[in-house]
Amino acid sequence: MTSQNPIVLASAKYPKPAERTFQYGTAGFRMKASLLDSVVYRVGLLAALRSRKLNGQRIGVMITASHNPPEDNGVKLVDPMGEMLEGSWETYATTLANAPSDQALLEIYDKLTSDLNIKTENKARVVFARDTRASGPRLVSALLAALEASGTEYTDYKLLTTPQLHYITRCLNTKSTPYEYGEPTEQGYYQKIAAAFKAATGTRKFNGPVTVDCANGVGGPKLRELIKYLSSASEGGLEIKVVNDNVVEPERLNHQCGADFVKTNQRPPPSSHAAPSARCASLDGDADRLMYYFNDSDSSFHLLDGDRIATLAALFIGDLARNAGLGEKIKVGVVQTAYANGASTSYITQDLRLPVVCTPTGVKHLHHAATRFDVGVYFEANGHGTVVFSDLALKRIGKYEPQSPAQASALDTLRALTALINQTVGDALSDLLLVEVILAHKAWGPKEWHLTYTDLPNRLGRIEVADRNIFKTTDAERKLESPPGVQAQIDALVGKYKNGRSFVRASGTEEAVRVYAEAATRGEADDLAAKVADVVKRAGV
Ligand SMILES: CC(=O)N[C@H]1[C@@H](OP(=O)(O)O)O[C@H](CO)[C@@H](O)[C@@H]1O
Ligand SMILES: [Mg+2]
Repeated sequence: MTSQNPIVLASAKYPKPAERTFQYGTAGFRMKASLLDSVVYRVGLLAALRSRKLNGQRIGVMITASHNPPEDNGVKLVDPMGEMLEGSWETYATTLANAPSDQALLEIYDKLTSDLNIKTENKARVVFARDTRASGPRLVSALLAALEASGTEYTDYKLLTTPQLHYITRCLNTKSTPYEYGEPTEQGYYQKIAAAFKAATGTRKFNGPVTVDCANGVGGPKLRELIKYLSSASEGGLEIKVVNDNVVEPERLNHQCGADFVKTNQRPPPSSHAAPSARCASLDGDADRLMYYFNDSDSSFHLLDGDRIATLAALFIGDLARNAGLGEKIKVGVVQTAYANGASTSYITQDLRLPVVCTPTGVKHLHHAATRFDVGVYFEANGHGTVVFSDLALKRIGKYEPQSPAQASALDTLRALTALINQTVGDALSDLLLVEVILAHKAWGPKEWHLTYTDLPNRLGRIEVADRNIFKTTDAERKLESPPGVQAQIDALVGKYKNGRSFVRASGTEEAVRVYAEAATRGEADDLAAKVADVVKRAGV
């Protein structure tokens, strides 16, 4: 009798809010935590299906809402190699989440099982973790109910950063293969990164400490843990000052601090008292985004965002490959979105002479495009990104016999970077150490880094309209194809500004439309943004 089915029985405890329609968005499901129990339960079922479909490979489930306010939460799935869930499965997630009743849910679950030829006798294995939000433990119970009901083996990794769960998922699925990624534990993560950081740094010196604002999220305790594995400043290691790491009061999460605050407000967290030219960095709530910034001697604030991290990494890795004698064999490329500052794109193509690809927003798109290069550097302007090395590049870097001491030294550093960089997903802790290694090698402070190019003044706005879905884009989100006529109005405005560029797209994570504009001066960028916003408001009513 179907009413006795464990999936139906457990589902009754996590009823779907009737009037709600859910969507697996840019970064999974994300909303007020109070609305999320049924979604998490159903995501648990999907994780079971995905694992069975892939012959029992581990699937990761991360419960987090990243930079969103403390009362929000979210859930997303991690594929076996530590990548984001394959695109076609997002639709199944959405369908399951919207099943109107427990019985309908079971029918969709069974239909997916047969449509996707999933062998029910296969094992299902899931690993999961959460950030520090107060709603996390409650949502974990909903997830557990689904894993039990679907006969899934699971491991609860408790509190982790999102990238740590991605790392562990890949380690588990590559264990005892030629592609073994590392020890599938939190400790293994720290050991791997710390050893690689030491090797990549070599004898270089750090120019003073770096202060890291942890957004009062899971990155705080995890960074403190990582520090235990690194050489101390007295041993010549990097001094890391941890601030905003209060996870005891969950309401402080992302409040007046963190990577999103810094990027959106273009100013340091109010609690920051950094000395001139001191290196400061901010993580977001689940520690997959990183922002750097500093105050100049005249107190002017400078942001070193994802574009800056991408250009720094591309410059350094390109030089290392050449110096190691692999310049011809390893092609470095950069992947950005339309939100990348136009000056960064010109710097990459004209100064670094590297190819740039532009993809739609969302790291899954960038990651995918980056894997087409031997070494693909990808970052969103908001600080989410990493570097991926192709199997061929890894093989070449691993096998190459250096022809001189200089080549040997560059090769050693390059090899260390392949282990330091989390290749599964953007990882603020790993990216932080990557930036520190590069600055130490170049003997650069934030000022020298900032001098590599001059950002075009820009403005990112957010407009609430009746229905954001009428705004449909093409050309990697750089042009609107609907509503009709709106793009022509934007083009006409852009044409009036020196170095003007502007585009409009519906957010994938919020009920809003985003307007981006840049131009030669601050006044012109603001003006262009305001005028384009007016066009959007008129079109959106
Ligand atoms: C302009 C912007 O920063 N957009 C963010 C934001 O997406 P939207 O689709 O723009 O809401 O959240 C995404 C998930 O964190 C992130 O990948 C993306 O970069
Ligand atoms: Mg995040």
